[in-house]
Amino acid sequence: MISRDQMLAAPKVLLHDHLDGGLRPGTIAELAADIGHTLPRTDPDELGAWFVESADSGSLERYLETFDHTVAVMQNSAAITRVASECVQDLAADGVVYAEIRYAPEQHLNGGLSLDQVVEAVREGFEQGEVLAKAAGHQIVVRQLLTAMRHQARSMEIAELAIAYRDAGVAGFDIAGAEAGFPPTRHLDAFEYLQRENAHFTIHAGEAFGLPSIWQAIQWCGADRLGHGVRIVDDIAAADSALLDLASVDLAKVELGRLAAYVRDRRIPLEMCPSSNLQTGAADSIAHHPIGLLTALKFRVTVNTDNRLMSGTTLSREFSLLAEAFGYDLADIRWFTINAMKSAFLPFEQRLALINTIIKPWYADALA
Ligand SMILES: O=c1[nH]cnc2c1ncn2[C@@H]1O[C@H](CO)[C@@H](O)[C@H]1O
Ligand SMILES: [Zn+2]
Repeated sequence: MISRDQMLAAPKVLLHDHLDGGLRPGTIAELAADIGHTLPRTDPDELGAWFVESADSGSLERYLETFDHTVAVMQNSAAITRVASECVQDLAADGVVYAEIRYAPEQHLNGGLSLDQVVEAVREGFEQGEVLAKAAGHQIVVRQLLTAMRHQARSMEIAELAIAYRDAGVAGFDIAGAEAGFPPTRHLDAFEYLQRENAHFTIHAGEAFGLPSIWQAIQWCGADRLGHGVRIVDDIAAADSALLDLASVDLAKVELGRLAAYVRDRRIPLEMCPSSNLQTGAADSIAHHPIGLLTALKFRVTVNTDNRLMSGTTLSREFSLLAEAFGYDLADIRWFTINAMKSAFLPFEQRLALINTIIKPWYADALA
């Protein structure tokens, strides 16, 4: 059993977390009051509960509607910088030592900001947050991922923005939003441009839609990682029974289809977000979440929060839920953490430094 304190202290790495899905409820209430935005609840506790309940809808489309309120209060530089700074401080307090935080710059232009100003505001907030976290005794490194909304048509522009800021805090690119009806190939020109620029990107795929979306993301678009990717289990024979009772499955006899085998062979990182998947209906319980089977089969699995506000969660909590459901111990948490650090869009020597100077020494100590 991992104690609560140990889970919190354990160095963790977060690759999939939305900036506009992680605001503090109290901050939303204050920022909304500043600009006269009407919220469904004004008391911060009630507001926090409202987000979790409303996101608990069983459909990705309805889950995404809750972002209207967070995005609405992030339309000026000061608000964006505050949210970004608090995000870093909250993650650092949860023991996260490296994080890639994503958001869609195109959704923050209603107050007259330019795309560049949005990225700059986030950058300032992240830098501020890193300094404040350090003063509170926590070391954390944070990078931005710029997301393009898959139902919109600005992906090329956002990809260019990611390249313009590649040496100024932006580590990569992503597409997000409703998946059904908006295949990643709609944005092929952006992905081809990024590949020509030797840049990194991930794609939300295999969350609300199945294998074709994952296949396109990898084989047409060239994604480095998969956002969620849970539906890869649809290409694994015996997955149904394995999800119901993992312990009774002979893993050596589980058969992978061509796509699942490719994903595992190529060590393509899966950014799994267990609690988020329960809310959107991509999985029906933590115990039946495909992460158990995929981990047992040694896919390159990472554990993430997706939207801490909408799921009322933290990375420590996600790990605790998994530890409870699958019996994971600290050595397993180390495995997930090193998987995530290896899969980060940070230059190789910086990834190695974090693994060798922070992650490995802490776990070696704790497991000794
Ligand atoms: O799990 C998810 N799947 C797809 N899109 C998402 C998810 N979580 C958040 N967003 C979308 O990404 C935008 C930028 O951060 C958010 O505004 C939300 O619309
Ligand atoms: Zn996401």
